[in-house]
Amino acid sequence: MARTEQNEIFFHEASFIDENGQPQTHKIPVIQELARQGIQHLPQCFVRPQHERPSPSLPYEGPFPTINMANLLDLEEPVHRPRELAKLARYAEEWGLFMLENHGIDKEVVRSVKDAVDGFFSLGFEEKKLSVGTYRSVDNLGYGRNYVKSRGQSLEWIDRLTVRVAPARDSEGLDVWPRKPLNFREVMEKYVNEARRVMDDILEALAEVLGLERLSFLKFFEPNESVINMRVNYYAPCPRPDLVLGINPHSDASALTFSLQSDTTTQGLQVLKNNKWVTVTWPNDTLLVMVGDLLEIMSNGRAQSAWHRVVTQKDVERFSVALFYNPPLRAQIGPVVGDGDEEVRNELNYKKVVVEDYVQNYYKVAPAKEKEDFIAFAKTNK
Ligand SMILES: O=C(O)CCC(=O)C(=O)O
Ligand SMILES: [Fe+2]
Repeated sequence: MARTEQNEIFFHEASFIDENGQPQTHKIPVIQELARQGIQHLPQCFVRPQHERPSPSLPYEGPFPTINMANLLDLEEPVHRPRELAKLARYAEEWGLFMLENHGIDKEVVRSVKDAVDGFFSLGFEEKKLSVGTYRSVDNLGYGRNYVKSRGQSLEWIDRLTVRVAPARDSEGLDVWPRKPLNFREVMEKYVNEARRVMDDILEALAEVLGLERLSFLKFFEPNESVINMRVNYYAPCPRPDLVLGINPHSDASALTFSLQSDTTTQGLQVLKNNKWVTVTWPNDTLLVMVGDLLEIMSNGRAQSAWHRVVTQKDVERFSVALFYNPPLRAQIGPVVGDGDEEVRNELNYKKVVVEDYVQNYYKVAPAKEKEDFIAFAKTNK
């Protein structure tokens, strides 16, 4: 390990297969440690070429898309429901994401998730490594950093912790759950159970408002087999936010993504809307729901996955906890067509794909320049 005069530099080790099929290991600075050491100069490996740098983004003029979950579920006195359903369809199609208020997840549960993440990231680097295994599979599980593909690419200003929460058996025998703080796993599993319930409700409501049978999307999500990966994205304060990205532009290879962020007053996530990057604002007690590529496919494009990226801040640390909800890896998914909708059946924009094949192709393609680079894998040739 290299040493500077006063400070030790810590690295994540990222493995990848190079263009010649050779396994390579790349050492990548741990950004949290760079920030702890108070670096003033951004290491060159993080500097983006001019055209990739984040130009200032505008807060959205007008109310940011928000769904009131209590209204959406208002089955007893369904006065607000039709309006909320209409909003759901519109946001899913026009934005691919929305904030969720009155989501029904207890504030204490959300608080405990943030505390557990704080607890883990307040450990020293070596302690974190001892507390959880590093990435050991193509799933990128464990504590480490974002997927890296070549030595030359601009690095994202991020450290990460990824755990497959469901199905629980997939993580058995793998060293992926942090042992510190002690309640980390318990807290996350409780939150994920609640989040799954909310996501299932959204999938049902979306099918309903699109005129499909209520379980049209949910039927792909066999409860004991469907997958939820939890990814904690940690962005340390960055000396030059104007030159870097926290995460490259991308859509998620999930059906739905469900996120919280450390502190609702911080910003970082941006979504492309009408060809402009718009900053996602995060009112108190709200959570975020994003349409991923797989739901775009299932809905034949009536829900559109969000093309998004993350920018960093100078003096502010931020983290997000993203849950990626997917059908079982071996499941075949495809566009759902309503009974009697023969016209649509003959006009499908997407084809059937096996979830695992879609995800594998996604990682092969990443980092993508534009959304089409990912989703083309599931498009029909029309
Ligand atoms: O940090 C965020 O808010 C977004 C993270 C994200 O896009 C991801 O984990 O896929
Ligand atoms: Fe994402």
